[in-house]
Amino acid sequence: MAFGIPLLVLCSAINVFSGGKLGYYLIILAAFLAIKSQEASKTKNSRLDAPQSSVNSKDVLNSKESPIYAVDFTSTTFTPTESTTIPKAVPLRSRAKRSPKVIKAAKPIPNNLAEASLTKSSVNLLQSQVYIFYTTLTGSSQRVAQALHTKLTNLDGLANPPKMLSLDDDVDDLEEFFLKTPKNGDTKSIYLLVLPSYETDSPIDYFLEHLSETYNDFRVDKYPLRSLLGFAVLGLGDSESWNGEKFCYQAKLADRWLGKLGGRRLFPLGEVCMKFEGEPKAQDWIQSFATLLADDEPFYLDNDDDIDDSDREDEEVDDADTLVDVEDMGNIIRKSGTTSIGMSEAKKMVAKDSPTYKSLTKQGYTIVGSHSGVKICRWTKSALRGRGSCYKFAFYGIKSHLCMETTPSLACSNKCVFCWRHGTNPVAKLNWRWELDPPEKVFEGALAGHYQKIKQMRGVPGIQNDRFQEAFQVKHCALSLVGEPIFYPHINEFVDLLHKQHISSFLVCNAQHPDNLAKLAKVTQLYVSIDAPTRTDLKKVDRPLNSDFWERLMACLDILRTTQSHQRTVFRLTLVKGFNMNDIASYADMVIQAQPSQIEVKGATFCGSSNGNGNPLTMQNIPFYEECKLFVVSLVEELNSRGHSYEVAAEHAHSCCILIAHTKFKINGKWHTHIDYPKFFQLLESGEEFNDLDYVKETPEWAVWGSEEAGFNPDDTRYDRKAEKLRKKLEREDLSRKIQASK
Ligand SMILES: Cc1cc2nc3c(=O)[nH]c(=O)nc-3n(C[C@H](O)[C@H](O)[C@H](O)COP(=O)(O)O)c2cc1C
Ligand code: SF4
Repeated sequence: MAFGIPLLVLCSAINVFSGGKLGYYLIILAAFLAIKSQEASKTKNSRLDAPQSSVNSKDVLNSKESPIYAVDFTSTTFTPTESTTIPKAVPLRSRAKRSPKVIKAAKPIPNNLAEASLTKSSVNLLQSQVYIFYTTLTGSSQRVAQALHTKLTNLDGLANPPKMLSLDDDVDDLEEFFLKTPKNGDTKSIYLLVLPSYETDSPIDYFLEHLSETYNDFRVDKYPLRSLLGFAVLGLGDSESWNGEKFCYQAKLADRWLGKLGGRRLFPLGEVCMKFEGEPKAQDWIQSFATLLADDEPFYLDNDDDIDDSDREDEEVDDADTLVDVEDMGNIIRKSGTTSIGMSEAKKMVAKDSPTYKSLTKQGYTIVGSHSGVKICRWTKSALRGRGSCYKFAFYGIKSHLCMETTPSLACSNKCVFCWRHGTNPVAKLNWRWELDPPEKVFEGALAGHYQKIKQMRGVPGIQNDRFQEAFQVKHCALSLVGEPIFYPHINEFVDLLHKQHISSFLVCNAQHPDNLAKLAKVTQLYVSIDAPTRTDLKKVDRPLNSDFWERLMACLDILRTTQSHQRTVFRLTLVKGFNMNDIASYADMVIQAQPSQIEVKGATFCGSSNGNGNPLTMQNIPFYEECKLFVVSLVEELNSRGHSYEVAAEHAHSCCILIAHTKFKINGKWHTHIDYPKFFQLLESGEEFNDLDYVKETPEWAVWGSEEAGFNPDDTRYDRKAEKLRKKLEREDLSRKIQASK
């Protein structure tokens, strides 16, 4: 066995000189032998070091003077001492052969301890930096986290004020805390987590998924949390409705994952039923934890309760057989006698009884199946009353009362600052992890939901009967509501169902899923949201979940220029003052990289206050139309100066929206940004290849940039809400005066 390392050196030499695969394979073999040899000698040494008559834990605990072992509590290695016996590893069988697992880190805690022992911390917990993380849907975890924060802030002797962070809004990248750990000089960190449990899909699923992914990712350190001083979890739940294993099950999972990732449990998991015990019980846990922080009692370590046996088997069985993945977690947890709710159970993305469902339906969304949504936008209502369509009518000829706005995936991989759904929106980085509805169900459900909402409009004053009748034959579908449509695994089949009914498809994606984008079939218009021109700004605006978000965006731009160049492609820019309006040159770089057919520039709209929904925007961040105009003119100048032919083509001042188009859409001096929809379906059904110029139509004069109407269709009636309100107020006052006079 001892020849592993010399053989490694020899093989490296063979590889360098031969340049062939032989040396490569030999290196792997030699490395394997070298590791085995080291492990064998380590085990042998520890057996030799262990004293012949070892004291068992009962003796230790029963004896008057506890033999307390001075163990550096922050050390990442452990040398067995007199109380230690080495257990025989019991190999676990995993379900299937897996790819080899690479372990980079030393084991952080004494996994080879069979019996309990006492260890003395050589670190003062009061010198640490405490982080209190929480996530909440209905506010109780935030309240409890706040109480914990207040308690620790007022704790005598705590060297650093504790920091309280929402996992949803304050932690943009979970890796910053749960793969790396904060660097505060010599100060070590303590993580406290206040977590509710939700049987339905919630952001906690995403957090737990991150922990399990980190643990199972062979490319990264397996025990990243060993650099913490420790952690503790306080779970909130409802033991009446979710009793037994389900009670606080996600806090239990978090507690276990943090331990598996190398964290040291400082305090037992708290489980509080908010229905019966409520905040006083949470206060008890907080009080006890605060007492512990100030207490230098030794720590009792009993490794029997650690479920992480997968590490031990590495030493005994074939590497390829040992990787325990998320699906196996459920079994392991079952074996360990705690909760049986594994993470593999596919949940509904938006279950009927979930807060997300309530929040979405309250906002007027109809939830279709378990992951899709449909909503009538205000422009559809406006068009039904003859008061004008949205900017898509001005730019592309879409009549708003014939348009259905829907999404087959309410989840997405960003937490954009201008999205109102923070805290409740389902999120996922890459994989679809929910129950999946078939495309037919989504399609029929979306149409049914849309028509139901249209029908409900029948009594609204001002509805024009002809438009009302027409509205029951949807002609366009905007796949842009919220969430990320290309995340839905059956998006192509869904789009096909639309096209079969001659419903045009306007699909907006967030440029975070290049693989899905590359596979997307023909759509009528393909949008990519460009929310910022640089890596730093994009991180600020979109708060993406993927750490390689910028590379993903760049890959999407390349795909637009290459694989998807047959599509009619559009950049969608949402301008947010103070976030993304400055760097015109970088926007130009992106346009040049992707070469989109057109660029839609829209001023952000204000969607709620900054305090309630995690949305940091205020009215100060909403640009005026004049500022948007200035932006597009500068962008066009920049592109032209670099030899790229784009011009400002159309505008819809009413919704602060402007269209820049490639000059190929200016045919014989006339803009052709509108779409010939019958032609699109004719070409699609012909099976021939076609591109963005093959189904264009002339843009009406009233929509062209600089026209007097500034994009407002002269056939519609302008409706000035403020003027109308004032008129009604004056009418009321007049009536009241008349009544007074007649008395
Ligand atoms: C839809 C829904 C599902 C829930 N599922 C569970 C569950 O599986 N286990 C549990 O112990 N509590 C469950 N609860 C109770 C919540 O965890 C509990 O009310 C908690 O205090 C909510 O915390 P928050 O206000 O911070 O969101 C559920 C509550 C709701 C509304
Ligand atoms: S991409 Fe859309 S749905 Fe997703 S967070 Fe951003 S704005 Fe919201």
